[in-house]
Amino acid sequence: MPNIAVIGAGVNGVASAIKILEHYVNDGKTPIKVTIISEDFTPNTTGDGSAGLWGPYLLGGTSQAKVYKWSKSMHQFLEKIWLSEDAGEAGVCLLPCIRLSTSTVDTVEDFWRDIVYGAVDLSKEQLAAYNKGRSVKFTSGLSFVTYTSEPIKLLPYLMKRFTRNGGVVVRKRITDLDAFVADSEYDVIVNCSGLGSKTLLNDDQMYAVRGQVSRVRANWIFSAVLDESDDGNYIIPNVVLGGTHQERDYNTKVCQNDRRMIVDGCQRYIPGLEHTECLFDWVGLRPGRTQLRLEAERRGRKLLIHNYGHGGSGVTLCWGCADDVLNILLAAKNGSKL
Ligand SMILES: Cc1cc2nc3c(=O)[nH]c(=O)nc-3n(C[C@H](O)[C@H](O)[C@H](O)COP(=O)(O)OP(=O)(O)OC[C@H]3O[C@@H](n4cnc5c(N)ncnc54)[C@H](O)[C@@H]3O)c2cc1C
Ligand SMILES: O=C(O)C(=O)CO
Repeated sequence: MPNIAVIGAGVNGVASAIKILEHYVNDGKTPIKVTIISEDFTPNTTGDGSAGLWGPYLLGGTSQAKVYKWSKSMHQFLEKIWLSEDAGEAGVCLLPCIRLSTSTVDTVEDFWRDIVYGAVDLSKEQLAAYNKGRSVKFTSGLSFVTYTSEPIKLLPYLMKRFTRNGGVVVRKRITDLDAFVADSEYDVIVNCSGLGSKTLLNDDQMYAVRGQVSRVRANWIFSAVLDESDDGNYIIPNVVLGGTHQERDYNTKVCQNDRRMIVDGCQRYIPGLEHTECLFDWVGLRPGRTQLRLEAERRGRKLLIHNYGHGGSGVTLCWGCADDVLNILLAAKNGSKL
């Protein structure tokens, strides 16, 4: 019966660990052993400062078909939690959302419009309202209803589910992945180290996408607005004002110029934000990559599964990517390679 380790306790590591623990049935008798090994845990992972809005974002060249599959699985998972008694604890909220685009090539990235509820294109008049005073005009907008699942609540909820089902947790930094795979007691290692994979694997396709946000007290805002253009701002209950996405910028300190851009930019959409109290500013380094890496490699008789590079969509994709981590594991088992 395989002994499985998941490196990383961000949304992707925890989702993958839960999927395996709950769905990898060995002989049906002996419970499987799954261990999350991580240097940091919530509230110190990349997702913890984000609003956790559902929506594919900053995914490089990752195939749309895969993003559709993975993000749909997460939307269905959030719907299940929303309709359960756990929504409050898990930080899941259903809210209206408007996404705006200045692209002259295509409309809002809406290959996923049938996943969300009630997607409708904004009319010319509605777009005009958002274009008032703008030099670069929005060319399209999509209005729909979707979920937020704030990792600062989702992660503790999922970690509790993991440990309650017998999952093991070890706080440790892996410095040499090859040695860890070769010498550790684990038969399967799932690498969900996010940006950590850049050093762990010397992966030069990985790069930080710096994100700074400001969190304000505005309990009268119940809907999200996102400007998808390059220096686009967003307002996401409750309430995160965004937001920068500076590629290859590893500065984790709050920058006052960025703060100005964020606050002034968001006030253009909702002028009432001028009267809100700023609670704190936060910076996170998104695990950017030319494309998300979800694949396996054999290391002798062991299996190493990679699941990292989720850019600005780790919360949106984590449950669907965990499905494929499990599928890889089951295929290896059925091929009796484990
Ligand atoms: C400002 C901002 C806003 C965002 N908003 C959203 C949003 O609304 N919706 C959305 O879907 N996404 C959003 N994101 C993106 C999302 O936060 C990330 O894609 C996601 O958190 C990545 O999760 P992960 O588990 O892959 O990596 P991480 O959360 O980075 O976790 C990696 C884990 O691996 C561990 N680790 C790394 N290296 C090692 C090592 N060598 N040894 C042991 N452990 C190691 C770390 O300690 C950590 O626990 C946002 C990001 C930012 C910065
Ligand atoms: O800032 C990000 O990465 C987002 O996904 C905002 O929704």
